[in-house]
Amino acid sequence: MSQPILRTDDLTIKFGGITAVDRVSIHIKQGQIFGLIGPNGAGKTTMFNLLTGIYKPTAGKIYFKGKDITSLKTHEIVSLGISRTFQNIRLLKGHTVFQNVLLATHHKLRYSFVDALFMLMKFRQSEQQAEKLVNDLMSKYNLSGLRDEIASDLPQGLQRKVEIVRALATGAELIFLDEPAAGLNPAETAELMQLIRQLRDEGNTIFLIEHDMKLVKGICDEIAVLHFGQLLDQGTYEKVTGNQQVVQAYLGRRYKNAQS
Ligand SMILES: Nc1ncnc2c1ncn2[C@@H]1O[C@H](COP(=O)(O)OP(=O)(O)OP(=O)(O)O)[C@@H](O)[C@H]1O
Repeated sequence: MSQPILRTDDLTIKFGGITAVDRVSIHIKQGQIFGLIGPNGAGKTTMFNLLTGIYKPTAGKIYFKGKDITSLKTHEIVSLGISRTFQNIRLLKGHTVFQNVLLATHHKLRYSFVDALFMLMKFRQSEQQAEKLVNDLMSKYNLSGLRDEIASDLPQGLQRKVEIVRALATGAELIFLDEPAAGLNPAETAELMQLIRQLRDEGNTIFLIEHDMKLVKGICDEIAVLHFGQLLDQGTYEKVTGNQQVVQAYLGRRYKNAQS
């Protein structure tokens, strides 16, 4: 088996008396769409917050391409090639689609404050490169026609897409999506599934949290199930949904809905 792009070893975080993530060891292969499921409060978003450096674990390790990233800061993790979207869409209000995506490139720009102050050549070149990258991404993902629209005025499905393209603009190859289908109608969800498959086919790795089991069944290569912070199972949809513990803890009605 190829080396996992992301691996956690006994990852744990405690908040006072609550162990929100409890000795979780998962591995995600390069080029997979990997789903994280589980009941409300199971620790899914906390996992993302640990993996992106927002929280520091109480114990355990995180490896990205074999490198220990456990104690890195968020901006260091982003610069290695990991980016995310949030449960509630976080676009800059009052700013255009172009401006929102451009913002994500700023950690890559190579100029100092003094360069910027005097509009030196280096500064102008970096800005031009960033603008080209954003224009190319918008064209690739069919957002060019919306370039100058106010992003937060767009329908939910398009706002999600802008957020995902913004995550790509950081140069990420591993993208975390926290409940990407939340608030989307069925047509928007179908488009989202297509986009996520496209990202995978282009060589990216996707790690997503989702309650929509039709989406999970439709696109995930592998799934991990969390329950009270603990990993109940990891494997294919068929394997995980055949696990009685998983069915009792979480799936029940959701599983039946995904079959229909
Ligand atoms: N900063 C924090 N301080 C204290 N407790 C926290 C903190 N962050 C998360 N928790 C607790 O950790 C547990 C897991 O929460 P988390 O938001 O990760 O669950 P989740 O699986 O993402 O749920 P949902 O599906 O509802 O989004 C909850 O009991 C939550 O209250």
